[in-house]
Amino acid sequence: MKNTFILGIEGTAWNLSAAIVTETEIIAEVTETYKPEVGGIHPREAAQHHAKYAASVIKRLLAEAKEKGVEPSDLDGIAFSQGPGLGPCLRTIATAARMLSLSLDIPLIGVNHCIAHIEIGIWRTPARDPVVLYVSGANSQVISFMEGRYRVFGETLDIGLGNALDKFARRAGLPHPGGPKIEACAKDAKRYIPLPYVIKGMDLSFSGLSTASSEALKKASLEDVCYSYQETAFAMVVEVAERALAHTGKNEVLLAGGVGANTRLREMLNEMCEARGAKFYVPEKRFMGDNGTMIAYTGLLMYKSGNTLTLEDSRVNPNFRTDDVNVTWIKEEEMKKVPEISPEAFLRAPPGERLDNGAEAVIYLDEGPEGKKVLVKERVPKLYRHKEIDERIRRERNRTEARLISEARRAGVPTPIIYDIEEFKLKMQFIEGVPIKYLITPELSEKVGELVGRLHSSGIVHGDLTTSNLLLAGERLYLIDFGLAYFDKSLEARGVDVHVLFQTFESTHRGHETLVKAFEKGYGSTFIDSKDVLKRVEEIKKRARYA
Ligand SMILES: C[C@@H](O)[C@H](NC(=O)OP(=O)(O)OC[C@H]1O[C@@H](n2cnc3c(N)ncnc32)[C@H](O)[C@@H]1O)C(=O)O
Ligand SMILES: Nc1ncnc2c1ncn2[C@@H]1O[C@H](COP(=O)(O)OP(=O)(O)OP(=O)(O)O)[C@@H](O)[C@H]1O
Ligand SMILES: [Fe+2]
Repeated sequence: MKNTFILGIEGTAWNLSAAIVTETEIIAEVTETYKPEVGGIHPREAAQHHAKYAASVIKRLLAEAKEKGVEPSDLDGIAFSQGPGLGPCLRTIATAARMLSLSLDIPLIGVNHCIAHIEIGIWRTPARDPVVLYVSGANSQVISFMEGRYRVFGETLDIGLGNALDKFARRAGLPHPGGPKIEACAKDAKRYIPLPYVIKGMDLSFSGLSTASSEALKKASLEDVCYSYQETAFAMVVEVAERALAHTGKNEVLLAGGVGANTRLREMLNEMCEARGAKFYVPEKRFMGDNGTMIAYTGLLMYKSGNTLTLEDSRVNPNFRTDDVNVTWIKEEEMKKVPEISPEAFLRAPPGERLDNGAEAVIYLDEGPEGKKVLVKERVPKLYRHKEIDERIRRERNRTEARLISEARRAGVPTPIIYDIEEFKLKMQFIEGVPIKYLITPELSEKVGELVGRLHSSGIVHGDLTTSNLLLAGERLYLIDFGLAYFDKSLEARGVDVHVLFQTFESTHRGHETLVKAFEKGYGSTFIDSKDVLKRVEEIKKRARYA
């Protein structure tokens, strides 16, 4: 069988890079990097850079390919980064791609840049069906494949981790790109400085951390702040990856994106995976940041599954989302089936046996007074994160959970009764129920809406609304896991709460639109400000991350 040859062009931001690949081989790759003289990336300057070098990069690429016996006439398609990325940069490389496609009379292939970061990792490592932690300049997402799409389980609510690092570095007087410089500085640190740690369900936020870090520079050494920034930010993304593992039941983690070059981040992910018995994969360093090979290779997968573009459809999309892409090249039946835990298994567990390996805690049953079953939730140490962060988080969340689980019950939301509180351990009523992720229906979703409406009316935000954290026992729906809950009556906090839930609907449940509609109905029936919050949810969803 003849090999397929695809030429791919990357140029979404700072790196102009083109490559030619086959199914099994990288024929050639040529790169020209834009380096801003001052400050960060200027979109128009970067685009001018790409325009200036596009022709010479392609010429050099074709010359290198020729040396290996590959002629332009051997090419089967031209792939390019169609988005997401900086508009002016995207348009420049799309023009180059169109010209090549027209002159060689071969199809155009529009590649989603984020998915290319994933596919190159799957190509270059033994990972097959991983949870992907994609952390780059503009993006920070936790992604996994399900039913024809790469689903986003969680993502940054403000800026990407790389951009956050770069911005902080600039304020600290370090040159662009800041990520590697922060990593180097952190090595000489003497101590950890406490910084804000913010996650919402599987979503992340880096703005509070960045502001606090810049403030901290006034009182502490650059080395100490860099170190503390890394320890905090990386603990957040690793925790979110662990939550996605727990939620999906998958057992591989793949690291992708430019920030993935960081040694400390790799070490932490590796430790997390080891502790859970999951496999950790990361491709060679040259494939972590933006590169032409990942575009060519993803283009090849798309080409072979008939996924090419007409000229009219080749317009770039600066906000192209990972979950917008119909993944034509993965056959569902070839994916490893995630073992489904039977709903009954939750009810049959004997005392002492571990019920669940949640992301945060181990859960087991114990004998309570009068032979009653009592559930113990023990927040065990996470060795991947700094001891100070680890203890602070576990202590705070344990305390928060005990307090707010009871507050919520007073507001009319069924929750387990707390029997006993230790520093890192709670004993509570065992709800003989099943997480609704196994049985969600529109009727149930409406009930969830009613319950969340009551919670929000009382001023409480849950902070981790997923279908794993709602249990159905008989007719009754219980809300559990209040470790991330807090009091907040703002539209934003409530909006993010609902957004997190909708994201679980979309990433893990079929027919999510119906579930959303049903939720909205229930939510409106118990919460007077529901309309405003739902409007905010729309806004949060649409928030452009490439401004
Ligand atoms: C849309 C596209 O243009 C964008 N690309 C991008 O952000 O470039 P990428 O090569 O994946 O990542 C660059 C980021 O990766 C960070 N970075 C590189 N080496 C690092 C290191 N050792 N430690 C921490 N961050 C590092 C840089 O500081 C920079 O913020 C993206 O993938 O979001
Ligand atoms: N009171 C309870 N009664 C019955 N089952 C429970 C109870 N509390 C927890 N569980 C079971 O244990 C699982 C994990 O609990 P929980 O969500 O509190 O832990 P976690 O470590 O915070 O999980 P994660 O962070 O992954 O959401 C729940 O999904 C549920 O199946
Ligand atoms: Fe990238």
